[in-house]
Amino acid sequence: MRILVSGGAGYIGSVTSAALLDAGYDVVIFDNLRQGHRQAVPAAATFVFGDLNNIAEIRAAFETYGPFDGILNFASHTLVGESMQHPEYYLRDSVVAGINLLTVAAEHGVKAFILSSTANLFDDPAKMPIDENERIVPGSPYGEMKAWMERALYWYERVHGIRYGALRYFNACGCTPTIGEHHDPETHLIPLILQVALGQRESIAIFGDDYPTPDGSCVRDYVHVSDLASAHILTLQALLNGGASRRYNLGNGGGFSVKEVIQAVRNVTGHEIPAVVAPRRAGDPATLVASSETIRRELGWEPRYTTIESIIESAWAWHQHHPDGYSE
Ligand SMILES: NC(=O)c1ccc[n+]([C@@H]2O[C@H](COP(=O)([O-])OP(=O)(O)OC[C@H]3O[C@@H](n4cnc5c(N)ncnc54)[C@H](O)[C@@H]3O)[C@@H](O)[C@H]2O)c1
Ligand SMILES: O=c1ccn([C@@H]2O[C@H](COP(=O)(O)OP(=O)(O)O[C@H]3O[C@H](CO)[C@H](O)[C@H](O)[C@H]3O)[C@@H](O)[C@H]2O)c(=O)[nH]1
Repeated sequence: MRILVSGGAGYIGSVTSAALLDAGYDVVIFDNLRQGHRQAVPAAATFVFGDLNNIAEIRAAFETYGPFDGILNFASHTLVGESMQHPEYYLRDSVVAGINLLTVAAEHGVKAFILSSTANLFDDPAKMPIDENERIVPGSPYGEMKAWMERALYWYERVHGIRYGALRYFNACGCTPTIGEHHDPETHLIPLILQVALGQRESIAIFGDDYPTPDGSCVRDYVHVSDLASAHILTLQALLNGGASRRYNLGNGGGFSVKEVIQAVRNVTGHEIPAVVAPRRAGDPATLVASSETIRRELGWEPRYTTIESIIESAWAWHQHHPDGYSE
């Protein structure tokens, strides 16, 4: 089976590509390297440099490297905070990119498509943890873009018969021994705290300590990137076996505040990690914790990294070996 992974040079896409190869799939990665890294592409994958915003480049990739049995789309703009400053990157560029890919998928009769969706669909949840019945209230233009893409999937299934999985990751984190997290600029909490432990940054900012949470800082559900990869493979197998389209919320089911994550990094690294309270970041809801009961029940998904310490240990191991990420 041959799978196209767009955004496969990025953080979650490269780890998932490696897992797909281990599971016996052929993998073709399509990425414009705006954020991804050529070094993160597994050696056994075929790499195609291209931009989803250029439909001719997608068509060329299908003609040269297809046919594809399935598509995993990780490629988009990815930052809640940035989307509050540049909504056009999200509501225009990433939507066009996603629709271009779906359009070419339909032209080639692809039957299985998995979208990287997000917890940012749920800005005003009625209950915690958040299950798939929760009302969709995007928290930012980023979340709105993912909501639109989920609606697009609905229509591409009705019109073209493409079955889909919409996987709403909560906070992806952790590293494998060979693939790590490196964004430029880095905005994610755990790699930023690890930069303090590495002596590359003096302190970590806590974005707001006046949220309605037990210690006042935001609470998130941190799920290991390898566990996200296994969720993709289970979902892909279900779709390729003729299973129905599905939407899953993916997290560990436990929330940790920013302050608790900082303390866990102190415990793992032995570094004091100075922290300073800073203003809230626009677009951040107070608490986001997933219920992943549906994928556990339907596909038997079981995260292997169940503690925040084990996740941070995996990230600390990679960052110690790659203090400059992929830049070295
Ligand atoms: N990191 C998280 O916690 C998280 C949480 C929820 C959802 N997501 C979603 O998961 C996906 C992957 O996230 P990530 O953290 O691995 O991001 P990432 O930036 O590391 O990876 C995205 C990849 O897509 C590529 N890309 C972007 N636009 C492209 C385009 N137009 N054409 C071709 N390639 C393009 C980038 O170069 C990069 O390699 C994203 O869609 C993101 O919105 C991430
Ligand atoms: O220096 C920092 C960086 C982050 N935070 C806080 O730490 C938490 C986690 O922030 P990240 O930037 O690591 O992750 P996000 O929750 O903003 O975003 C992640 O989850 C989102 C869904 O909620 C999106 O899907 C997005 O793509 C993905 O990166 C947030 O409360 C944020 O305010 C800080 O306090 N200080």
